[in-house]
Amino acid sequence: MSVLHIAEVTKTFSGGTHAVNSFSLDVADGELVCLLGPSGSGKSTLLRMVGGFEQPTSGRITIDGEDVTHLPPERRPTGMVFQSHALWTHMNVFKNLAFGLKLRRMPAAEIREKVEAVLELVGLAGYGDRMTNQLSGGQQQRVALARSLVLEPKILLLDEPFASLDQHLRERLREEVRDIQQRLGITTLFVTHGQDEALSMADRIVVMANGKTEQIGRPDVVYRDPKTPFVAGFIGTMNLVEGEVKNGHFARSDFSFPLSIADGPATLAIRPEALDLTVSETPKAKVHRVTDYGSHGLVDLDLADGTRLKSMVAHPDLFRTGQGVDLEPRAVAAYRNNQQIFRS
Ligand SMILES: Nc1ncnc2c1ncn2[C@@H]1O[C@H](COP(=O)(O)OP(=O)(O)OP(=O)(O)O)[C@@H](O)[C@H]1O
Repeated sequence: MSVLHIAEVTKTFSGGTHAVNSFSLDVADGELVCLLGPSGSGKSTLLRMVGGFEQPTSGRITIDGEDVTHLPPERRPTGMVFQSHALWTHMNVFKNLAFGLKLRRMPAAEIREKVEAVLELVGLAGYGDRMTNQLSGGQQQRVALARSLVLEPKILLLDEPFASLDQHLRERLREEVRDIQQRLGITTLFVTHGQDEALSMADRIVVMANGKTEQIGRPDVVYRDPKTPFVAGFIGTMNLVEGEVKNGHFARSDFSFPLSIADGPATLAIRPEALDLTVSETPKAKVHRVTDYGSHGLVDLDLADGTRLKSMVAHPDLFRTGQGVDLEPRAVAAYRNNQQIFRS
């Protein structure tokens, strides 16, 4: 059942920026949906409208059937965690968490019980007396999450909550937050421009560009079957090759490939792991660089016209810079006029 319903929401800022453009989305109970897109695609503005920190120019937002479009943040059943933790530095951790519950006039004993339970949940049991500026960045972000969770919102809104943390910590917190979200079964909308974050955490991903949805789907589906060249280029590493189809063959420079679609221009999308290389006497490309990652290798190669492609190889030691190679795509998608028209 859908808990959050966003219907044709548009946000135009004064000055004319169309940050969000007739955007619609339904989020099911307990689902974690990631809004993924490049900087400026409207993700934060959309999230802020769900949280009540920004007013839509038009459209409607309902939560559990109630129209919240024009309600202030404090009257919405949402909890938002921002990129910067925005904790109260003059209060200790306990008081940061207890504050919202006190406003609700909850009895002290109940507040203590709830705060301690949430601190335990985010891995900070026993940290109640610490001042927030005596905590590491990761711990501060856990407190920010706990401060939202303790109010038991129906919907958790996370705006790039790990952006300021280092890679290692980010990966750990990602797993922890996903784990907590699933244990609580809390409906969550998560903004990120990191595809790894989206692919590893989300039940569904909404890929956004220019304030609009490019594609919505399960992470594996969006990765395997991008519906537009934008999504193909944005999620994971992808070779996007512009070329011409003639008599059942796609061609770009010396690289040609049988493709049974109508004649005309086309963009081919080939994952590096789906592009096989062989050393050849009649090469179609030249090896530019070989990178050995231990578990696999990545070969950068150039077509005669300078188009750069990437191929993932199991044995990087077989290739070296300057070598001529032949290419064999195992799986491709083809796009024309921004639409997918072929997939193998
Ligand atoms: N308060 C504002 N006034 C005017 N324009 C704004 C305002 N907030 C955002 N914008 C513009 O709206 C567009 C969308 O911004 P938004 O922050 O939602 O994008 P984003 O996808 O979250 O980007 P990022 O990943 O960089 O945070 C941008 O062009 C931005 O400059």
